Amino acid sequence: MVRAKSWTLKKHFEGFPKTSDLELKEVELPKLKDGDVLFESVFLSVDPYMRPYSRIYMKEGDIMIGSQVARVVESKNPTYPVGTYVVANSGWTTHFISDGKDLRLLPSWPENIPRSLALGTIGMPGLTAYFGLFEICKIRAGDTVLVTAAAGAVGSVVGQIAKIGGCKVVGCAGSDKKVAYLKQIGFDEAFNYKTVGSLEEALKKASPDGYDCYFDNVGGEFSSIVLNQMKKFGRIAVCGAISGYNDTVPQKGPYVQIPMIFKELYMEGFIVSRWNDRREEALKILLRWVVEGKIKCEEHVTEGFEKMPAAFMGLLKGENLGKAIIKV
Ligand SMILES: NC(=O)C1=CN([C@@H]2O[C@H](COP(=O)(O)OP(=O)(O)OC[C@H]3O[C@@H](n4cnc5c(N)ncnc54)[C@H](OP(=O)(O)O)[C@@H]3O)[C@@H](O)[C@H]2O)C=CC1
Ligand SMILES: CCCCC/C=C\CC(=O)/C=C/C=C/C=C/[C@@H](O)CCCC(=O)O
Repeated sequence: MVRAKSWTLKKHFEGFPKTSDLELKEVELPKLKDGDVLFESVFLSVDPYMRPYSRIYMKEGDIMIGSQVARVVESKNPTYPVGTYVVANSGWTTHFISDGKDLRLLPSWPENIPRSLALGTIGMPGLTAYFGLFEICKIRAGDTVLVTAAAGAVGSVVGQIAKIGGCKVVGCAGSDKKVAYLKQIGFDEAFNYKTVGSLEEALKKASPDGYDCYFDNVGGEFSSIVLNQMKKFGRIAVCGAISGYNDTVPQKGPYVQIPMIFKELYMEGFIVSRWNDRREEALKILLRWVVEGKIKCEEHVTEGFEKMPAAFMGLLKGENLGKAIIKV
């Protein structure tokens, strides 16, 4: 018999998540029926969306939403023999039983590439960067692209894909260590938004002519300031608004209309799942870029399933450089 440990939402988050909002539970899993597969989670992901989505899609007592790279440990389903790796959406849990639906088999995976990247650069965050840049920002060689939360899972891939596409890339991040990392992976300009005296001046210094594209991961006041630094007909991909996910009272303006009209900007929000039908095609390209060394991947790995709440809170505080991953 296998006992599964799971982190459940004891109480909906109010403001910044607290350890006491989550509860670790243990249950004995039943025997497998025909068609069933028993998985153990090998790597789990913590992502910013879990904060707003928990309020919308979960009730108290549910297992926290999330995805993992998992390995088959017992199988009564010929599609998933023992040892097979998949990406699943089974939440914060060490073990789970699946009937084989809604799983994504890892494609042939090179020996030297960590499987955890299927939760990062070669997974949902990488796809977010890819589709946001090509489908919303519609990048062209010679564009100047600005990205926020630039040293994180999505932002670091945004910058590197934009460089592959022949763009000039400017990144903002919340520590000097992150800024040094951005320069190391090829960003043309990078600055620490927490320590520059004036965001407006820092943006102007990094690109005196302004920005063709803005890949917005943070929203809020920062993005209001960016709007005025866009070039005429600039394109803005509204990907995330992490600066407001823990707010109990929604942030107020300045509002977007005046710079949008004056600069004739294009701004579109998106959720990565819009392009699910092109997922495999894009993952192949991302995997190829990683294998060729055109995209470098950094991971912020927390060891131990018990530490998952701390890893989640750390992500929301900006402790991660690269993709935040939990190794069970
Ligand atoms: N639309 C979509 O389909 C998707 C959207 N997203 C969004 O993309 C964004 C980045 O996600 P992801 O790459 O996974 O996460 P990251 O790996 O970038 O981690 C989050 C980072 O956000 C930064 N941050 C935290 N609080 C603030 C704040 N108040 N102001 C500015 N920055 C802050 C921190 O970096 P720093 O130290 O630089 O502050 C932190 O490291 C999120 O907004 C997320 O919701 C992600 C996936 C899909
Ligand atoms: C109510 C406010 C909502 C604000 C926007 C919040 C979040 C944006 C965001 O971060 C969205 C992320 C969506 C992620 C979806 C993930 C799942 O499909 C799981 C993917 C797992 C996988 O296949 O790798």
